[in-house]
Amino acid sequence: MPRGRRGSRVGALEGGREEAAPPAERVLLRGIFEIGSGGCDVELGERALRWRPIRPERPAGDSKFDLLCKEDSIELKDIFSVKLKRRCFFKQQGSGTLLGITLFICLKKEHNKLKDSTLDLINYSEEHCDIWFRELKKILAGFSDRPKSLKIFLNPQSHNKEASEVYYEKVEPLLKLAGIKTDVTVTEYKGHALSLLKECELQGFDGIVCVGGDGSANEVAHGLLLRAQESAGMEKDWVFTPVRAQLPLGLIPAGSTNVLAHSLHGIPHVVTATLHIIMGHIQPVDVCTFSTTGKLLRFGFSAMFGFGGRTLALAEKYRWMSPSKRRDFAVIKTLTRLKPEDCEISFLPFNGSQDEGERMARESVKSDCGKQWRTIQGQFLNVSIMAIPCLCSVAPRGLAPNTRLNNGSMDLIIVRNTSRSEFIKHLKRYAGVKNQFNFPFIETYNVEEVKVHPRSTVGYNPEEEDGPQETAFPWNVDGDLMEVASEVHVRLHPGLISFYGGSIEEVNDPKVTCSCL
Ligand SMILES: Nc1ncnc2c1ncn2[C@@H]1O[C@H](COP(=O)(O)OP(=O)(O)OP(=O)(O)O)[C@@H](O)[C@H]1O
Repeated sequence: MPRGRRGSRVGALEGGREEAAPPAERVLLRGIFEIGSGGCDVELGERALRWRPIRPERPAGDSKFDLLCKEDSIELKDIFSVKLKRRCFFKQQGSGTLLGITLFICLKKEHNKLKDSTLDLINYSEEHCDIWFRELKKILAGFSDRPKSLKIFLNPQSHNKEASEVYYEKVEPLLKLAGIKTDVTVTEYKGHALSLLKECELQGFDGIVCVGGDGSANEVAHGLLLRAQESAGMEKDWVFTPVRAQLPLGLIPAGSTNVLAHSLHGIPHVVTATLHIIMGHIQPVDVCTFSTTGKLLRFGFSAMFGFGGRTLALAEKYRWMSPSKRRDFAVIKTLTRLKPEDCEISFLPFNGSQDEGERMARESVKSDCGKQWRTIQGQFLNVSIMAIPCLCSVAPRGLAPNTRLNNGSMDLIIVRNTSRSEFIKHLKRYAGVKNQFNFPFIETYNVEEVKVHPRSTVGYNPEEEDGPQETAFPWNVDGDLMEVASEVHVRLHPGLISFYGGSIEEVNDPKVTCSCL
C-alpha cells in the first residue's frame, strides 16, 4: 500500500529522494472512491494519482483532523495495469457485481528488489468507474517504452528443471496482467535458441526474454547479436565493429547460476526481473567479443582462464551430479591440482572514451605504432576478463567489483603463481566487501582489449594429471565452456546490447553462500 505524500513521501520507484516541487499539473479527472477504510476525494493528474480522505464537519480547533486528512499519491509511471474489480460468486455466469477499479503498481523495495502491489479504488457506479478505467487505460497505453509483445525462450532443464515452474507460476501471470502478448519456445537441446534466433521471425516483437541460467542467457544474447550482424550485412571483419542488437533482452533468473541476471538487477529475483521487463526499464550493457586468429568465437560478458576455466572443464565432466555439488567438487579437485598457466598477456589500458567510433580510430593508430599496448609474461593461476561486475552468491559485490555494466571498460584481474593457501585466502576474500585484490600476487587493470597467448602447446586434461593432454585450453565464458588452442583476443564494445533492467544500488550487508572453501 502506498505511503502518505506529505508525512512520508510516495513515489514507488523514487527510493525516498527529496526533490524540488514539480510544476503544477493538469487534473484529468476528479471523483469519490473508497480507498482503504474510508471515502476519499481522488484526483487523477497527468503524472500522479492523489487522494485525500473526505473530511467530516470539522469541530473547531481539533488539530487531530489535520493529521487524519493527509494526502496520499502514487506516480502514474509506477502503475503497470488497471482492471475493473468485480465480485463473482462461485459458478456465477456473467461478469459479477462491479466493486470499483484495481490498480497494479510496481514498488521499489530494499536491496534493488521490485514488488508488485495493488490499490483498490472502490465505487459501485458502472458509469463512474468506466470513465476512470478508460482514462487510466489511455495513460498506460501512452508508455511507449513498455513491451506489448515478447518472444520467450525457456530452458526446461535449467536448475533441476525448475525454470518452467518459475515461468508459468511467477512470470506469466504478471505478463498477462500487464497485457503483454507472449510467444514461448521451450528449448529442446543446447544450441536450440541460437539456431532459432538465426531465422525466426522477430517482426512484431518488442523484446526477447530468456528464462534460464547463465548458459541460456549467454546463448540468447550471442544469438541476438549474431543476428544483428547478419541483418546489417556484416560479412568479414565485423568482429571489430559489431552493430547493436536490435531488440532488448530480458533475463529471468531460473538457472543454477544466474550471474548475468544478478549483475543486471543487483539481485537474482524473478519478480524484480519480470517487473523491469513490464515497466520497460532499459539498461545498455557492454559486450565482449572473443576471437582467435581473426575469427569470432562468441559474444560474452565475462571470462576466466586458468583456474576458472579448469574448474568448469572438470565440472562439465560430472554433469550427473547436482549443479552445486559438481561445482564444489570441481573447485576442490582443481585446487588440489593447482597449476599455473604459462602465458603472455597483452592489454590496451582504458583511456576513458566510451565512444566506439572514436576508440576504433584511436586503436588503428595504436596498433600501427604498437605503443600503448602493455605485455606481461609469466605463470598465472587465473586470468579474469570481465565487462560486468559478475555478482553471485559467493561474491556478493562481484568477481569484478570495480567494473560497471556500461562503463566502457573491462576489468583484467591477473593472479600470478602463488601457494595454494594464499590462493585460497584470495578466493575467500570474495565473500567480503573489500580488499579482494589486496595481495602481492594479484594485479588489476582497467582495459579495453586483451590478448591471452598460452606459451605451452599442450592444453589441459581435467581428469588425469599424467594422462593424455588436450590440445585446447579451457575458458569459462559466462559459465559456458569454450576450448581454444591458441591466442584469444577479447575486445570490449560499449553498450552493444540493451537489457531490461534498472540502475542498481550497492548492497553493503551481503549474504554469502559458499560451502566448499
Ligand atoms: N532442452 C534442453 N536440454 C538440455 N540442455 C538445454 C536444453 N535447452 C537449453 N539447454 C542448454 O542448457 C545449458 C545450461 O542451461 P542454463 O544455464 O539455463 O541452466 P543452469 O541450470 O544454470 O545450467 P548450469 O548448471 O549449466 O549452469 C545452456 O547452455 C542451454 O543451451
